[in-house]
Amino acid sequence: MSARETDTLLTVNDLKVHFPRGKAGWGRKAEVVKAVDGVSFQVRRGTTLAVVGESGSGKTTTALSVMRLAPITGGHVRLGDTDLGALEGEALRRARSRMQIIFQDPFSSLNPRERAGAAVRAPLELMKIGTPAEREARVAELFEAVGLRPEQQQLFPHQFSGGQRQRINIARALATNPELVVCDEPVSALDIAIRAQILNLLARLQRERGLTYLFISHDMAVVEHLCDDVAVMYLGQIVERAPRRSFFARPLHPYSVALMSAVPTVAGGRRRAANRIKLTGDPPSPIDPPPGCRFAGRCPVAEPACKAELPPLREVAPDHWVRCRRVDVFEGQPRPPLRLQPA
Ligand SMILES: Nc1ncnc2c1ncn2[C@@H]1O[C@H](COP(=O)(O)OP(=O)(O)OP(=O)(O)O)[C@@H](O)[C@H]1O
Repeated sequence: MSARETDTLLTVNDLKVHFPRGKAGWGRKAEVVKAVDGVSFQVRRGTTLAVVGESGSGKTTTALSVMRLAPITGGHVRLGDTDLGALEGEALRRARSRMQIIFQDPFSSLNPRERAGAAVRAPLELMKIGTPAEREARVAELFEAVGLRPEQQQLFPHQFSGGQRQRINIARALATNPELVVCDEPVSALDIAIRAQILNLLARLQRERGLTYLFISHDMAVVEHLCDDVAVMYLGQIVERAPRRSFFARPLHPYSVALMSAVPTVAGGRRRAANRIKLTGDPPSPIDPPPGCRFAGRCPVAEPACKAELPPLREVAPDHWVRCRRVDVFEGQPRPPLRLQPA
């Protein structure tokens, strides 16, 4: 096993989350929404894996099923050596204290009638961690760690700004000293000016506490700022997975290139766009996904075979995986399809 593998905290293997929709009738099968359809990845301890993709690609469902908040209908999710899908009752409760989630909307995730200090203390009470005095000390330490003042423990959520409310959520998520923190679009509801502060806070807390993040986002600029590795999802599947540097230097899947071409980059003192691909049309339905590559219907370089057969996720460079039959490897270097190369 390589050092990368031995240091893995979260392992997701062929995860499927299928939701039944409607009822079966005469000659008609019940419909199934394949929100997540065979997703595999690993997250190393102390690092951040960003999961990116358009709305509806299955990012949040992946995050929720890792937390056991959405049903795991196939495959495995392991935290360290613990198979989360197999746990129930007290064992699941204990495993849950090892992972926490921070949601997008910092207001609706707080109880408007609960003071900030009590909100941060609540997970400790729920998990029966520490004496009352130890809980007080822990809440005080967490308030300081996220940049809130001690007296702000007495305030209610509406007395805070959006950024401060997300700080409360972060403090609450860290209360049980989790190993894994799932961040589901944690800054997208915040003012642009506040986003960098919260991202910097998350980065500092990760360094100081050795946290592991599964970071869900549709914003490539945020992802580039924070992550170590990237996984790109399209219609319930991962189409590309790579270390950040390798991905941002050269995204290979046509869908990744399209996502990146929406992000302006600064090069040579001038703003310029990456290779341009304009996405047109909508993704197919997750109820009856097409048999071949799920992106083929929108892909500018698709050929007939792309629509017939689902390509496997292939390793085309160290730790750089891509699910596209049009990407080839020439003299050891992965090459995107010709039309996607920069002019
Ligand atoms: N409980 C559910 N029942 C049925 N379908 C669901 C359920 N939850 C999610 N879906 C469907 O699964 C697909 C993936 O949704 P998901 O919210 O995971 O995507 P996402 O990439 O996180 O999008 P967004 O960024 O908009 O949250 C969508 O088609 C969605 O409608």
